[in-house]
Amino acid sequence: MATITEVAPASFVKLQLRTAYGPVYRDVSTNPPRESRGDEIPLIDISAIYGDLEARKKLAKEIKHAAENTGFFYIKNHGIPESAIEGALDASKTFFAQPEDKKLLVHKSKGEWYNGFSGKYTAMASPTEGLDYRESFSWRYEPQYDPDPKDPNAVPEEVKPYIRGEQYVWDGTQHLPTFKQGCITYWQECVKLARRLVRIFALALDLPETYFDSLTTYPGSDGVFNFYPAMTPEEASASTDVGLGSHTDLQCFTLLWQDMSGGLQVLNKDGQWIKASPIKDTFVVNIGDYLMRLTNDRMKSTVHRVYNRSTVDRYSMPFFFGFNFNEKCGVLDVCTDETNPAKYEPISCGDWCQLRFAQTDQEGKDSKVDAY
Ligand SMILES: O=C(O)CCC(=O)C(=O)O
Ligand SMILES: [Fe+2]
Repeated sequence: MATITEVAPASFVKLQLRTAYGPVYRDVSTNPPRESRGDEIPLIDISAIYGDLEARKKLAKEIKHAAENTGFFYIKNHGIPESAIEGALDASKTFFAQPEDKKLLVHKSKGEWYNGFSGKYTAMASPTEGLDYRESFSWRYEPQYDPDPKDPNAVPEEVKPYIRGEQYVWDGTQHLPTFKQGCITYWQECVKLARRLVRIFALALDLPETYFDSLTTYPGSDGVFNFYPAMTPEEASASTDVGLGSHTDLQCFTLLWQDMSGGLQVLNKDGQWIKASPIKDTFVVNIGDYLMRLTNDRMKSTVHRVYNRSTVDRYSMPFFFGFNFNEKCGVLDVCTDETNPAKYEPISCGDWCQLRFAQTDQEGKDSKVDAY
């Protein structure tokens, strides 16, 4: 009897992705990336977030639609002051312009929780795409900087082991006089906006607006600066690099500021890369794995990557937002019924992230580079 072997159609290639449970594969079209359409990555005016309840409910409908469709959308009138963005961008440019030995003062190997500097060609988000060309600097939640003031000495016992911020990132950047302030001011604005947005997500799920409030008192809130250095024209045409390989984000949602150089691409349902090209004065928002899990896959955490072989420097500043890392949450009741039972066990956002990091760390050790 003949054996039937499943093969992908000729115009598709297999892409390997890392997940908390090990590698998964997607068929990806070899067609060149195309511009996205407004029905795929909509531009949503979120000024209603600062308006009355009726306006917020209307906004929630728009966001729900985008979250359940591609899981990516742009936001405008977001309320993050231009000065906070400029301050962070200045901090980022100043940091990455330093000689390597200064950046190594805050290398991520100095900490426990993946804070600090990571150099180019030291990580590989997707094993199919090779080493990542980006450099990055990360910092995480510390109660003393929470814009909703917190007494650092009164952090609940169960939360303490899940605080991920580490002091060495500030100690090792003290010689840059406005660096820390640039990071923290931007981060605080992101935390404030994310706490408002999480209420819109509650409304989008037909829950009381404040439903998630108690889960975001010490939230997962990772600030990151990404830097994709310019290549010479020769390097750019010879390059086989990916800026940042294909991946999904881990927490509830990401607020991404990107400069105007371009390179962000999103994998749509048909396996086609579509460009999330920069739009001035907007952020890109995308759903992360944890929110997809809580909503029983109703909201979509979508694969994306940065692919730019550019002769100008590219900077981006993602902010990853999730629930308090200690709170164990299961699939929301509103997302299940008799014919659609919960697909996932309860887990905390902190443990969920750790699962992927532990997995990718191991893969990283096996392949002699850090995985993402
Ligand atoms: O640099 C970008 O535009 C995207 C970065 C990203 O996807 C990430 O850091 O997770
Ligand atoms: Fe990402």
